[in-house]
Amino acid sequence: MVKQTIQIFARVKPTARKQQQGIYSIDEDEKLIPSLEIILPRDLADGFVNNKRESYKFKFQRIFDQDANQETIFENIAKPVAESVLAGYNGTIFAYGQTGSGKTFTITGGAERYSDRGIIPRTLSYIFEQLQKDTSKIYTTHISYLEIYNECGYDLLDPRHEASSLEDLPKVTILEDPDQNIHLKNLSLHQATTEEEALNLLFLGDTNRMIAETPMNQASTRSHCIFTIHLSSKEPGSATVRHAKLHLVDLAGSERVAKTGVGGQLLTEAKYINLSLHYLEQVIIALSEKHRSHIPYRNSMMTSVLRDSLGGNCMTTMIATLSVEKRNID
Ligand SMILES: Nc1ncnc2c1ncn2[C@@H]1O[C@H](COP(=O)(O)OP(=O)(O)OP(=O)(O)O)[C@@H](O)[C@H]1O
Repeated sequence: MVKQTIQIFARVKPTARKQQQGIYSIDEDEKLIPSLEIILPRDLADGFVNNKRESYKFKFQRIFDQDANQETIFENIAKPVAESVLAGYNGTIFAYGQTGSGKTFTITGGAERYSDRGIIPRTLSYIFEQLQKDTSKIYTTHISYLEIYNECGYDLLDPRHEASSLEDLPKVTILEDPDQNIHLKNLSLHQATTEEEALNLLFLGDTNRMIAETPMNQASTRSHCIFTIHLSSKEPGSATVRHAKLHLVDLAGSERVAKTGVGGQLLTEAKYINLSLHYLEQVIIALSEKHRSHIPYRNSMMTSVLRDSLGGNCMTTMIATLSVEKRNID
């Protein structure tokens, strides 16, 4: 099989049966490319009348239905990317979907049960396990955690975070060297020598993310968060250091602001989100088309930050999270 550098998966969030009845179906056997069909009845009970198409089909590499657990998601989606990072290639995993569809659950996990831990803790565990096994190289691991809110970057691991609000922190900015390599000013890198140290950094970043939130400013749904594992490896006695990065990205809610009554701050945020998701989409489309020489990375902060970790030799994986309920149908 040809190695695919961009893979799109779907994950359907568990929903009460009566909420979702007749809304979607999964066809696993369409020439080995599964598709998910969303059905829009002409007349829905809640007053929503559909005058257009009744069926929308979306194709995915693989579709994980409601019963897929966190272990299955890690094994099938994240582990191959982690393996490629261990082999020295950059990789990126995104969770994309509307608010409440399970992005954070998929990327970070749920707090209630150990078995609910998501892609980040499982990937850290796997990577540190592999590093311990491989005695042929000397490995160094660093962690960074970036939040992008209204096209501005903030360091979730900045020690001043606890005392300040998001807006008071120094902004993370992008610098480009003459070789067009990207550097991030004001984004701290923290060495982690064990899985536990790395998990503590994740916890610290998530806590800082919540501190910055108020009921009026529920930033988590309206910002993008990029947790990055930076891996350097060196053979003993060699001066050559090999670097690889794995970005685990929890995107802002993808809902469009078509609804009336949205204004002010909310509208500003929504415009930024829509725009940055639009630019990300453009980059992903450009990368998936063969023979495209120009990839429009420069349009947004996120695509600039991820420029060296999308396409080419890098594994890029997107998980579309779906909450299949009648009220989400549009
Ligand atoms: N696959 C799943 N299994 C069990 N519970 C889930 C699953 N996916 C999501 N949930 C639960 O649904 C709720 C919403 O999920 P989550 O916070 O991950 O959504 P989100 O897409 O990240 O939303 P936001 O954009 O607001 O951050 C949470 O309480 C979460 O625990």
